[in-house]
Amino acid sequence: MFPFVCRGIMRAAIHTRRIRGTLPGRLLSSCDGVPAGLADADTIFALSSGHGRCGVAVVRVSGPASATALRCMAGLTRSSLPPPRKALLRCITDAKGKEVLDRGLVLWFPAPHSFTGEDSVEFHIHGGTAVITAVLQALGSVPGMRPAEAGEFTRRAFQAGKLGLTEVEGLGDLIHAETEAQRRQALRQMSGDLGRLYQNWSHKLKRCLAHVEAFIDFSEDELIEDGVLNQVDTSVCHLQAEMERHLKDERKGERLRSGVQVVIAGATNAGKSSLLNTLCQRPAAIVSPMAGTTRDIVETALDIGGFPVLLSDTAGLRDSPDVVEREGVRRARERVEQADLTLVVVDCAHLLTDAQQAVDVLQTHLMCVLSSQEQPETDRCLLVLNKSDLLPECERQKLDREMRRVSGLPPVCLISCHTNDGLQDFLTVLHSSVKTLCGDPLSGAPTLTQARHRAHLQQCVAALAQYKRHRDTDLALAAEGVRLALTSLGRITGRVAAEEILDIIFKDFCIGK
Ligand SMILES: Nc1nc2c(ncn2[C@@H]2O[C@H](COP(=O)(O)OP(=O)(O)OP(=O)(O)O)[C@@H](O)[C@H]2O)c(=O)[nH]1
Ligand SMILES: [K+]
Ligand SMILES: [Mg+2]
Repeated sequence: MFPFVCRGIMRAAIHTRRIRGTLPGRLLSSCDGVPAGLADADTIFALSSGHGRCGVAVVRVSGPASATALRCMAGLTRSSLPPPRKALLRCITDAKGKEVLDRGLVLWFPAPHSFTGEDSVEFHIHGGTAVITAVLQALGSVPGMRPAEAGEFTRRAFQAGKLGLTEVEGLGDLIHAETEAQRRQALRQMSGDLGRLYQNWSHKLKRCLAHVEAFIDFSEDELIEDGVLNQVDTSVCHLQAEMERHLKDERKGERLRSGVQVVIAGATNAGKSSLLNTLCQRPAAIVSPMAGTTRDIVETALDIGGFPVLLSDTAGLRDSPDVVEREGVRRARERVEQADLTLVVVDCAHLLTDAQQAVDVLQTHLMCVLSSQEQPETDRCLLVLNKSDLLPECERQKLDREMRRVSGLPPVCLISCHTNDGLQDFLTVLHSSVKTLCGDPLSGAPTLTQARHRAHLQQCVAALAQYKRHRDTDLALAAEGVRLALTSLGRITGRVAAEEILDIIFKDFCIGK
């Protein structure tokens, strides 16, 4: 319920203000509007399927000349346009209808029921280079047609209001998704979950703003109920708390989107490069008995149970007179500093003492590696005891037993990169750590997935603090805080169009999308 004295007065108030062009005008221009930019008069076309030879290629057309192109190239008269969204097998010709280029499917999507909201056509043709080139050339010869730029189809869909900006980003992420969990997160964002969350906050903020504005204008005439501002206070407090909770996500969504940074570190010759090679199942890094073999960072991308991991092998940590090796060690420490998860590799031959001494040795290794971090995070690392094959069986079992019992250490895994002994258990532990770092993309509230979202949301929270700061001293400034908060939210969903943001987002798409 809008807590005004009389609904009639409220309507009158909004009406007079509309004429004065203040409240609703401001709201509409900054937060409510359809995304800026009108549909382009050009008709665009592009190969939308992947490049290179393939079974079927899809060429997409969007814009006012789509029907003309379809008629010319599929031998159709005006009355015989195919039924909407139904595939029709046709001979596909050049634009003059003289030479047959291929035989394939054509689909007609009349506006507004298409991806872009414009008249659109798809040609499903054979995926040979010559066929594709000929069809694209024929389309280029139809008046009013030009090749699409990267992301232009999606940009048109956005401009037609078919997708919000977070959905557009979700679509981009879906195209780039390499693992199962990334696909799930992207699909959820594309379906609008995240956008709806922000829209919902926007609606609540708009109500707050309307109330504050009305209070500023009409409270002196005693047309507004007492308590209107108190309600705004409560809403702002709730929203701020909700946003802060949403921001306190330990970057899980962003991490899942870009990959978990897992760094292998430890003393020289512990078998770090061997571990990298074992995990990626190819000789990516040089392995040798010479201490100080690795200097450069060796990176490889892995799919660990559906989660994306960027695994880095680093130089063994030791003091060295060699300048090149010292640079390698510096880089290794830098990587550990940035790591989401560190695998501290230790040669288990160093642990052949009693259990307490083994724990002490492990603590030393751990501290040596994690000293690179500003605040050493033992919960962000795993201890990997390598070369278990070199231990006599009874020693191996004893060490394994002892390590399962010790407390105060990160999870310990005993493995052999030579025999792969213990590898499955290690992978299970690694998977569980990576999963914790990324969270479950489908459960709970949707998570933000980009630094861009975070930055705008932080601005939004700061703007709400401005409301609180000025609430009792200067209501106009307080209202400005709510308005700024709305603008920041609008930047995330694309309701407030900032061309430079749009350019960056759409350039991430490929041509044809
Ligand atoms: N027996 C045995 N030897 C191993 C195992 N893993 C690695 N090695 C050997 O240990 C030596 C060092 O291995 P690397 O993988 O090069 O060790 P690293 O930690 O990358 O060494 P640096 O790059 O020099 O710091 C090589 O001779 C490997 O063959 C293992 O599980 N068992
Ligand atoms: K080595
Ligand atoms: Mg190495």
